[in-house]
Amino acid sequence: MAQQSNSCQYIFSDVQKPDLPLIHGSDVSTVFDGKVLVTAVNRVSFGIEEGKITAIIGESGSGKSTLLKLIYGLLEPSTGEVRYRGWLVPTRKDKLIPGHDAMKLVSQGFDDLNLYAKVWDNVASQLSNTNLELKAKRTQEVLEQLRIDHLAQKRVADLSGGEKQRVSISRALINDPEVLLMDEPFNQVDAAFRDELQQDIQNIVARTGLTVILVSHDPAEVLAMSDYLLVMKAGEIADYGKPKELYSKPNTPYTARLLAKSNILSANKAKVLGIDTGSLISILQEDINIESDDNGSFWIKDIKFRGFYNELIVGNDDLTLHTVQFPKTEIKKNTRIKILVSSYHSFK
Ligand SMILES: Nc1ncnc2c1ncn2[C@@H]1O[C@H](COP(=O)(O)OP(=O)(O)OP(=O)(O)O)[C@@H](O)[C@H]1O
Repeated sequence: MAQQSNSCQYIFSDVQKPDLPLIHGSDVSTVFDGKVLVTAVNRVSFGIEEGKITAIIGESGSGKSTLLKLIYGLLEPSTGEVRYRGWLVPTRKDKLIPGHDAMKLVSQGFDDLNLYAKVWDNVASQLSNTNLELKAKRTQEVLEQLRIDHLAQKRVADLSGGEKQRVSISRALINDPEVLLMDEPFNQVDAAFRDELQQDIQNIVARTGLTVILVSHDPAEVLAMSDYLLVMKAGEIADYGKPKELYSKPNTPYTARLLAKSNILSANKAKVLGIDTGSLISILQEDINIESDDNGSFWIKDIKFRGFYNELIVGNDDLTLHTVQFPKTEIKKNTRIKILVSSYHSFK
């Protein structure tokens, strides 16, 4: 990894700011000025840690891709600034070819690939011809890293979505960027192959110290592979933290729903379950346990088959809760039950 080789001053008047995280955004906004003004990112401040995987997650239209473009320098912030190693990230007005030299972006789709060229040529073409031996060695190395060296002589057009994605990532990594940016990188990868690709990216990060920022809307994906989550809602940062912490102790109901499809209950509704905290609470689906009880005041409202588990919709006329069940004995709709909550989280 070519550490710090590309961190430099692009803007004449700029002064490096000390003691910032690798990437730092301060009061950053993007307002798109079309028929109507759209504030895609609204005065956000954030820090991205070096050598870690940070996932930007949020519902559709929350500003994830726009934030990624701001970090890379594809967009000029409408307010605020983004810094890399303390230096301002150059944008289109500062740099002929947009995009920070220390970073590489793997975008959605495979626009950057030449479908009719071989895998090897797609990847090798990113290096200059000054040292052909080194070029061949490095290409082989990166193809092995992404475990597609056996596909080197195949045309990209003949590959699966997952294999194409590995070619895109190889192209991005061959020049040793310090930061890899990925927009929905697993969208076109079959579920069966996602885990492997995620693990390979985690291994590369652990081995090389690469910093990865990825945009995703899939909680399972980001919980499994990220070191940090940056949660976006309507252009703002709704939450930031480690996946396990945000999963069990989200700072907002939005994060609770997004990451865990948690049940959100007002203080009054919580009382129906015997929980009296005086505040809004969230309950993870797996923390709601049920027992058949002919005298129970709740019942099974619906059962949704989800493959290896069932999602049960339970409650009474005033309350609806979602819970998971790994059924050994099947429970029927309308069965009277009692509900036991093993844990909950109160919002301040
Ligand atoms: N070039 C543009 N011109 C005008 N509006 C835009 C432009 N790009 C994005 N937007 C708007 O900005 C908002 C945020 O878009 P963005 O693509 O960043 O969201 P996102 O969270 O990545 O969404 P998705 O998950 O659907 O890709 C949306 O309302 C979108 O319509």
